[in-house]
Amino acid sequence: MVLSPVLGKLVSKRVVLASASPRRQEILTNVGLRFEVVPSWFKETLEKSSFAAPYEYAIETAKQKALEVANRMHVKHLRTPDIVIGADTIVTVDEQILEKPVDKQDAYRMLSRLSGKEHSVFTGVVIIHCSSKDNQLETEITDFYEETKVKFSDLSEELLWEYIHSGEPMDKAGGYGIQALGGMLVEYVHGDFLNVVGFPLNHFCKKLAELYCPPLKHTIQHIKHDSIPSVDTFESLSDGESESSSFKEHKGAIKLDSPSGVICNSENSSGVRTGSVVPLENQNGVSDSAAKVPSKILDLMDGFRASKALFVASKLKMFDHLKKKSPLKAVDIANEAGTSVCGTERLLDACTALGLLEKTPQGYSNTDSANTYLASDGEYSLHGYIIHSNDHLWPLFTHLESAVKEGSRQNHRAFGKKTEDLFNDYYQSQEVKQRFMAAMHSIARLTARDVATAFDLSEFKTACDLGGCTGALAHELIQIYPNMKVTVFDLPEVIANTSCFQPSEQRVASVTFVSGNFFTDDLPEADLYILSRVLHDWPDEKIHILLKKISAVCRPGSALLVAETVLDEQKIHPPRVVLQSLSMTEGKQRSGSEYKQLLEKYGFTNTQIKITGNLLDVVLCFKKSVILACTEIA
Ligand SMILES: Cc1cn([C@@H]2O[C@H](COP(=O)(O)OP(=O)(O)OP(=O)(O)O)[C@@H](O)[C@H]2O)c(=O)[nH]c1=O
Repeated sequence: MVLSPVLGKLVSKRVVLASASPRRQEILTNVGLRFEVVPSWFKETLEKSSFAAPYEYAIETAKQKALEVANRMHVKHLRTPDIVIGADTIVTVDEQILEKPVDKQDAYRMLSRLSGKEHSVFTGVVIIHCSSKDNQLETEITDFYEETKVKFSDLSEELLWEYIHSGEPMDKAGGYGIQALGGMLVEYVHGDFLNVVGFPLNHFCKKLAELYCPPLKHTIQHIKHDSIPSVDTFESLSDGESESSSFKEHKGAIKLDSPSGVICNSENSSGVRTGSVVPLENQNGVSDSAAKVPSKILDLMDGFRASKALFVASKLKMFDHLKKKSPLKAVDIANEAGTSVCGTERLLDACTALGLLEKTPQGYSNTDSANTYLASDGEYSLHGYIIHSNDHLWPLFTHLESAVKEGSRQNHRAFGKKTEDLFNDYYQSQEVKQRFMAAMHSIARLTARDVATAFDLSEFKTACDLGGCTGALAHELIQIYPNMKVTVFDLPEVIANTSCFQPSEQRVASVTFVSGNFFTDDLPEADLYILSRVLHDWPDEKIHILLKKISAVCRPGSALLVAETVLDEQKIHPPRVVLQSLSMTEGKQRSGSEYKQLLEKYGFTNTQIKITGNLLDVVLCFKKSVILACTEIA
């Protein structure tokens, strides 16, 4: 969930951050933005003297970085992003622009120049909206910059060199990192701290607000914000309960006539009520309510309500009704769904509060995201996965306490069945089987493009997707690599039910479905084997059997592509996947180095990992050549 509804506007878009800077990635990740990282290849070599002001140089560099990525993705990867974000940070002192030092001497020159003085840090940012018309890339560019003033203390030679030897200055503009050791050098900062770190988040959100949510005049009259824009788009998403509205957070000063905390409601031009909270003051007259709002904890506390509201609205096909016809009143939807009017109205309001629907005096309508992801026929429908989450995962999670106490999956408590019996159920009940396959199909459709293009796979003429289910990834592969033939290998019960998931107008002949059990049957021949969302599900013994078999059939030079979410080395990110582990399958989620180690054990080398920013990351490795293997044994 993104805290700001403004950032929420980007949730359904393919957003690309054209930057290798880990700081920028972290700043945007921390606010819940989902994006893919594609570092720019643009060399920062623009002629500085040709710019009238330093910020113009920063903006132009940011623009060139982002345009290079937008073009490359459009032309080379055949993937036009919706939005590309680029940034460039520079430090200016005595009218000189300082970028990243090239070596330690250069860092010394920069830092000794900054010693004892105030300097400016400028970050230029561009937001490029991309579209493809007649195969041509079209762009709309928005840019801005932010300046922050920073003053350094007098730095002794000793401190300076100690800092340089720490290695920190090398990848940072001006040769310092204010967020880490470099913070020790700083006497004061005037302006946005994150701008110095590399990304002016506040200004960025304001720009998005301008782009996506133009200010509503009525609301502005009542509120004056210092550092947060004067629109109602920065209120944290509340759960709609009356007491929770007092937790709506407004950073910055809010000046109102009333001296104590009050909630002001106003009607904006579209008749939507907007509430804004004036912080209560403490005894010293200092506003401290913002500091006390545990928004994150409140979100976690209430998360289950939001999930269940989504599940029920999906199960009752409300998004489907609204996709067919809108706006609709609660009573019309209740009639269609066979539900109570008052219950339906509450559910629709909850979905509106969650940003899934829009509400006007004429009735409710789907948002674009709801049409795309929630309607069961949406282009990237998650309907199947949502129903699976409701019917299968929700009951399991209600027994989480027992799962933690006993260290085992709770199928017996949740469904009255042992894991093996439940597993067999999938292949006995047609309805459960179809639902499970629809769930897998949803995720595969949503991730297929990123999995297929994470690496250039054009050298492989044949691929075999082991456990490839409905063939969603296979179809994406043949779209991108027209010369590739893909075999989807899965259990007979699965293969027998794939027909309803097939695209109508594709070169179906390039995809072949073969039934079999990858633990016991011979694997089809291929140059590239694919295991997408397979490894995390199985215990080590089973993985051993599978990887040994794949390794045995792989010719030297053949490759294995694993699509899974790759955890960070601490195994706490991304939280979605860490939480998935709580369902206690016998398998486990792995970090990049764990995948590398595992694959090496079975003779796969040259492991490359691509974090896609989508739900699945991609690991590509190659079967060791025979000569290499002999040398190593020798
Ligand atoms: C002053 C300061 C800068 N930085 C980093 O300096 C790099 C600037 O270089 P850039 O050219 O704008 O970006 P990059 O790192 O080369 O990435 P890219 O966007 O791919 O060009 C960015 O990393 C910033 O975080 C800090 O981490 N802390 C600080 O206090």
